[in-house]
Amino acid sequence: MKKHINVVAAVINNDQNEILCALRSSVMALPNLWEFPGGKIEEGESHEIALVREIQEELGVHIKVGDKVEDTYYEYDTFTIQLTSYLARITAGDLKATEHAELKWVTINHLDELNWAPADIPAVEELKKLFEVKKVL
Ligand SMILES: Nc1nc2c([nH]c(=O)n2[C@H]2C[C@H](O)[C@@H](COP(=O)(O)OP(=O)(O)OP(=O)(O)O)O2)c(=O)[nH]1
Repeated sequence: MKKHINVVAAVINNDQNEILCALRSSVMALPNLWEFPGGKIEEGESHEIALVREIQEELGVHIKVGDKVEDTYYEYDTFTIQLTSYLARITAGDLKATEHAELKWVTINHLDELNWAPADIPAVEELKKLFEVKKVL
């Protein structure tokens, strides 16, 4: 049976209506694909605690976690994933890519141009809908 992982991801947005997108490096699993930064939930952690911890580790900033964007199950060749994404805002610190190859602020209408990890596609689609309905991002 394939290994299953539970992952949380942050859709970090800013005052310029942009979303922070992160490029997985060539040495990471799913290399050279774009994702929303985050990582695996550890034993006993809530989604919020896990996400705050992962973003601090990966990007060196503190975030405030907001509404859920999407909850997606996806089967990769070698593992399965439950990926839950949340809106988030940076509340402290300076962004630094400690693990990713690149970080980029992207407006909603340009999200489609990135080569996303397959499990992230439903979140990207949901964001486009959210943006049209609420005009919040
Ligand atoms: N962080 C993140 N991972 C994603 C996304 N979409 C997606 O398929 N994944 C996959 C890639 C990885 O196989 C897995 C997350 O692993 P990771 O390596 O980022 O998490 P981690 O920091 O907890 O890992 P570890 O090196 O500590 O074991 O989920 C996404 O949007 N964000």
